Amino acid sequence: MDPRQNQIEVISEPRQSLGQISHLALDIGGSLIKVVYFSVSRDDCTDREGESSANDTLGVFKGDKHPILEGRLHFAKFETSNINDCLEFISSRKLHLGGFQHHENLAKDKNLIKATGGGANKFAELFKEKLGIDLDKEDEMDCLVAGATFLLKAFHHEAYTYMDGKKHFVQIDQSNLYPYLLVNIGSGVSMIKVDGEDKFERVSGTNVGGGTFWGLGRLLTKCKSFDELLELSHRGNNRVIDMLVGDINGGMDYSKIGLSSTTIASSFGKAVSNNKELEDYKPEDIAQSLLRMISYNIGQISHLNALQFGLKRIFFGGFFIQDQPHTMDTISVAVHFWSKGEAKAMFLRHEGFLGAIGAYMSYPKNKLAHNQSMQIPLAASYAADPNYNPLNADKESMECSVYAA
Ligand SMILES: Nc1ncnc2c1ncn2[C@@H]1O[C@H](COP(=O)(O)OP(=O)(O)O)[C@@H](O)[C@H]1O
Ligand SMILES: CC(C)(COP(=O)(O)O)[C@@H](O)C(=O)NCCC(=O)O
Repeated sequence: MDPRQNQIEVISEPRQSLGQISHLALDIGGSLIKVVYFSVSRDDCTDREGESSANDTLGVFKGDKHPILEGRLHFAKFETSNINDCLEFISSRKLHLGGFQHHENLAKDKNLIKATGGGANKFAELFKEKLGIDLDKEDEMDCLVAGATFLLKAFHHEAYTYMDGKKHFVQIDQSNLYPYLLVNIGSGVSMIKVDGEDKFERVSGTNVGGGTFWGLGRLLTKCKSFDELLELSHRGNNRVIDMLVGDINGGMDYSKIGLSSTTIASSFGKAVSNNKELEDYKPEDIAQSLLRMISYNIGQISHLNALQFGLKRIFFGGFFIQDQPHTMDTISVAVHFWSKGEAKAMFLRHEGFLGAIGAYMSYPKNKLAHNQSMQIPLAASYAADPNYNPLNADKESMECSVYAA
């Protein structure tokens, strides 16, 4: 059976046959399992005899710009409720064995895979039983911050603002990255004040997050999948259900307190006033109203936290965002409105993979890859293809070179 048949979405279908795999890492969340792995397309360490050996990693190449390895970082996700699809994906591609058919060292090596998210505890036994691997648990907040910091430092086109339907990529000055607020919108929401590489604090959170949108949305619209709910929300008109300032104010703005007539005064507010039942509303209108309600609320709480800690930049991650125009638009409007234009909402291209990338980055420096023939110095820096154009590129995988630190 094709292992991909049952997979809800593999956004990392390799464009070329997989080379040697190094370091698989997982983020097993309340809703989704995120998988990250690196496949090598060129391994200069082994090409350059005399210059490197299996135990020689950092500082091997004299030139500043010469990559040690070239390859691709791959990304895939699965619904946590379909964890068997994820196990099958890993097993069929031998990702836990470095992509090889036979793994001579399996017997003598403890096969440790870095994993984060609550599921790294919950499903540890299952991974052991089905794949013979031990999950080496990393703290979720550590991984989120490490993942975001890595992406913001390694890739020039990772962060963008979203306004009036347009993405504007933001060049992040590495020497001026901190402080920032990281808001991860997964099933629930975590807000983390990041002051430096290893200096951060989870300052707030809210239980009204992505799981709330999906859970309430499923009950209210009867839709069968998250993508269907999102698709519905695109076609909807929230004004049918939301009570706008203009509805209350005879069509006029409430200028004295800065509210336009089109501002939502009360999410779902019209549903109490016109004797309609649930079935009288279109599912698409409900979906859009719900999406705007939750996105706005998160944007507002994020702003309040940024304000409290004097932070001007807020980066949003987590799979709730999933590149969705209404979601990003609503969050951006909330942050812009409440901060009077002082703070900026920014989104990350690999928004849902922060934790998994952080787990990937947590393999110890110079640790041997599973096939024992290759090392990646994780203190090294990764860099994207210089020709990489974020507007053309997909999020399935990305060219990645590894340089000596
Ligand atoms: N295919 C999907 N199935 C379920 N939820 C999805 C899906 N795609 C996006 N989501 C949204 O992403 C959220 C989960 O985001 P994620 O960052 O993966 O968090 P977690 O780590 O809690 O699983 C869900 O609550 C939902 O809003
Ligand atoms: C418990 C969690 C860190 C788990 O992360 P998740 O799987 O939602 O990505 C997150 O759901 C959360 O921060 N919830 C909000 C809890 C609160 O602060 O009220």
